[in-house]
Amino acid sequence: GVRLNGTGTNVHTQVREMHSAGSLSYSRTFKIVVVGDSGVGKTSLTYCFCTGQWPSATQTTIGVDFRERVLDIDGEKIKVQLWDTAGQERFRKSMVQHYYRDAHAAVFVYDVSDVASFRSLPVWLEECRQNSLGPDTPRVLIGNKVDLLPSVTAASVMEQARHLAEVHGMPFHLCSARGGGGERVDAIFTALAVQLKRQGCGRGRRVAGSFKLTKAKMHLVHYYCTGSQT
Ligand SMILES: Nc1nc2c(ncn2[C@@H]2O[C@H](COP(=O)(O)OP(=O)(O)OP(=O)(O)O)[C@@H](O)[C@H]2O)c(=O)[nH]1
Repeated sequence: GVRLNGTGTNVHTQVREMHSAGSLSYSRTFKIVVVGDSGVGKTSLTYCFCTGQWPSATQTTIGVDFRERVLDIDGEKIKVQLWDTAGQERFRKSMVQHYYRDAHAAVFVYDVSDVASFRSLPVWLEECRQNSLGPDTPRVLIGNKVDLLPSVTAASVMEQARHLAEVHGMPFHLCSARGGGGERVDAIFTALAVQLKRQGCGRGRRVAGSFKLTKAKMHLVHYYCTGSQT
């Protein structure tokens, strides 16, 4: 097990990895949406957290994709479901409400080497707010691709990112979904799950996880979003 010192308090939470997640029962599901511009690394980060590996190659997300992992937090099995949403407008369209429905938390991602992806954050924050994921919802800001540092631009943007996170009352983390950054990525999402558990999220109402993306459904989603068959 991993001893995780949650949010800087002295509460020690026991987090254990559950193997063969598919056959295990779990008591609740946390739905976390991951948003940000196209190419910032949302797919890479969610893949990294859920599989413990780096994706060798990623493709632009069409519509929505989700990955999950079961964690044992203080003896309770919890399914952490990461909804990786398309950063490109043309692949989002009418899917938007589905991403956000019944979500417990939002993770905002920008690319530290791409100022434009940072400048887009207010738009993502606003989209979340309009879909009921406002200041009361646990939110996290991630500056991804720190392996591309150092760069002067990145440093000044980092200050602004810290400020933005503070204004919106969310933790700010730097990480990389490329080689060697796995523990950090793991810790960021695990800490968020621990926070959600502490807040008693996911009790009662079931997450609309019936929105299972089977392969057939993915084709349908692709068709809805692009108008073309895969
Ligand atoms: N150097 C570096 N490259 C990264 C990192 N994370 C992702 N990438 C690369 O950035 C590109 C885009 O990554 P994705 O994970 O597909 O980005 P995305 O945010 O899911 O993009 P959309 O699906 O279009 O919204 C890929 O070539 C990744 O290999 C990182 O931490 N460092």
